Amino acid sequence: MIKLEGVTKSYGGFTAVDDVSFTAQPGRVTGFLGPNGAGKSTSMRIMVGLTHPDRGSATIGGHKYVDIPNPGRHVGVLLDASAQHAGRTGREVLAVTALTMGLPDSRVDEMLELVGLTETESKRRVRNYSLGMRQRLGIASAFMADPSVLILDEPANGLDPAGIHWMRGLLRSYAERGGTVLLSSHLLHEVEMIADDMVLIGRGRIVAQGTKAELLQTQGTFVRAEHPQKLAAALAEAGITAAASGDGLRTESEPVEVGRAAAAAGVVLAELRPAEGAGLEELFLQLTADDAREDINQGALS
Ligand SMILES: Nc1ncnc2c1ncn2[C@@H]1O[C@H](COP(=O)(O)OP(=O)(O)OP(=O)(O)O)[C@@H](O)[C@H]1O
Repeated sequence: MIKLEGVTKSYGGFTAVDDVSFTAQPGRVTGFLGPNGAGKSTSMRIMVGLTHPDRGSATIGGHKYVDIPNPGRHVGVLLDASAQHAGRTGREVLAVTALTMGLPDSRVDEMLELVGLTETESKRRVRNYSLGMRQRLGIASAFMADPSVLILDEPANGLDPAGIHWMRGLLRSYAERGGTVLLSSHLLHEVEMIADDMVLIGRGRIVAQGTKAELLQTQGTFVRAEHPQKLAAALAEAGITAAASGDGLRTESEPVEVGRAAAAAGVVLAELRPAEGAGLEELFLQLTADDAREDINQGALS
């Protein structure tokens, strides 16, 4: 189990990670989701002792990473796939990893097979690898010692749809054997496809967390009308609060109440349905939009 409690980290006056608490449970894939710059990598670096938090603690199986003897045998880590030694071949990178962990060289071939790197590819230098191949190599290193915990920063980056499908199967069967997986991503749909549990972070703070089923459950109603303004007026008249959502409106009320309000005002509806998962999607879009706006503002000032 990975556990973060009140983890906070500032750089100068800027708080990159702000009072972050969550757990990643054994037997489950936990998706750590947030826009660029939200604080995912910093949190993960704190988990593996590469960055010291100003406050709070991060433990793996009850211990700080730095206190675990030979941590690579218990915790598989992929933080930056492009940080691998570019001058070495893929096979050499894995051979060094095996040696460092005190594992037999036979593990190298097993891992190459696990991640689908061919014999020929394994003899090419890493500088000539595509990003997807580097990710596969990084995943091979992380799995090398058959650890009980995996911490993977954006492991799907650079993988094509077939690669993402493959990784999903790999992580799922690993979790089914009791492993703990924490993976980060800045793409909601990627996390939806892979994770059981989700932790959503924006500007260093946790904004939502729970099981995927809880977070994506049907919430309220999506409604679209021939004349949007008449619909908005009809809902307001019925005391139903609504917010713009795409080309329609989203409310916390049930579809039948929304339909009744529209019918009472003679408004013709083009669409009326449960707003499945829209809450999370909108929350995430809002986080992304806020950050994008901030970047633009900063760009304008600099
Ligand atoms: N060493 C550092 N010095 C100063 N600021 C830093 C440092 N490391 C991270 N930051 C800042 O902290 C914030 C969070 O960065 P972090 O890399 O953790 O985000 P992220 O969620 O992993 O984003 P991405 O998806 O872009 O990798 C960013 O604004 C980043 O610029």
